[in-house]
Amino acid sequence: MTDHLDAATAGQGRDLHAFIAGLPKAELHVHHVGSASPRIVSELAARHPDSKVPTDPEALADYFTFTDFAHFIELYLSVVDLVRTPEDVRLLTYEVGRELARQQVRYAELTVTPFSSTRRGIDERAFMDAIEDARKAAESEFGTVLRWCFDIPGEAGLESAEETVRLATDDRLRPEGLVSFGLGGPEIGVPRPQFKPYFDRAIAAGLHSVPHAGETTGPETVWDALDELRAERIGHGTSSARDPELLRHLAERRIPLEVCPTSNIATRAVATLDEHPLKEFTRAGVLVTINSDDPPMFGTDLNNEYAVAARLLELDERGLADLAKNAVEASFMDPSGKARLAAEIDTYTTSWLAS
Ligand SMILES: O=C(O)c1cccc(C(=O)CC[C@H]2O[C@@H](n3cnc4c(=O)[nH]cnc43)[C@H](O)[C@@H]2O)c1
Ligand SMILES: [Zn+2]
Repeated sequence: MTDHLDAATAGQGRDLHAFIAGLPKAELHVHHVGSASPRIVSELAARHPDSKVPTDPEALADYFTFTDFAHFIELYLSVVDLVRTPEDVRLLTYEVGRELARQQVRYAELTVTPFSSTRRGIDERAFMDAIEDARKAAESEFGTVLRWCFDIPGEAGLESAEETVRLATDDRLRPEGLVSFGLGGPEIGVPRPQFKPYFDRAIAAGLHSVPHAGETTGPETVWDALDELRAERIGHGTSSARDPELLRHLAERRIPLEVCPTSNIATRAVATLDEHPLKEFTRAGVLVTINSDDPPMFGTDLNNEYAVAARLLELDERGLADLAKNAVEASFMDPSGKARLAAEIDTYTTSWLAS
């Protein structure tokens, strides 16, 4: 982890970090390409010397220093440009599964942007086969269950929405692991309501609605995501803290927020961790889940995000276990999978506290 993150969790006992490292977890907001490890990014960059992405893993931390959200998206797309073949897709996905397993993540919903790959010339059938092949390998070799959220890259326009919903709902293409439908990219200048017809089709096909909203714009975007896109969870939702009525609504309807604290600092959506509204969410009774978003790009991982949350919310082991169980509750796992993972979290915590 980078120095600013060490500082973010300084003062916490080594024991709390060890507890988090072993805690069984679910992750609900983590992007596919945004999870490429420095090793994979540099390997892909070396294969494609026309790219400006550094080939030296050490140089990547500097490369991934963002001036604002738009700069983040620009650099994110430079990594998307490196993923050019179905084998690149398979390797990337398999390695993401390995990294999640290392952190004791038992279940993850990974946000995948198929439009970005198909428009770059990857065959749609080969793309689906690559992610599914990696999903099955990750489950059988590492024990981590992966599920997909296909997201519209909103700034790419309605053409990308049409393509994404087609890929998500065509029975000949739709991958077995697909559970939800999302909307990512910049929010400024990309109003959410225009995507309603595409979300309607995805929902009619049995997918859950999980758009990003309120990451870089105000609470009105979160309302739009709820009212127009029928959001069941909100990606980030940071600006909800500015609207007490919205907080009440989220709490009453138990609509979870997928909070990604370090991401919000790295993209400068929030100025400092101490100004992050996580505590306001919990005080208002909102169901919060903790996530890493694009971990290597933000110099973080899910374990570090739990450590950051423990500091901001002043949590002990039991509080952290409750946070992990929030993600289980908010997930799209079936009831028996939820019960199993919640029980595993309880067993781990009880035996940790007894030792
Ligand atoms: O792929 C393209 O050609 C393309 C063209 C125009 C615009 C876009 C995008 O806007 C892609 C955005 C991309 O960013 C992903 N992402 C990762 N982390 C975040 C986040 O914290 N907030 C919003 N979006 C994020 C998202 O999944 C999109 O795929 C692409
Ligand atoms: Zn995101």
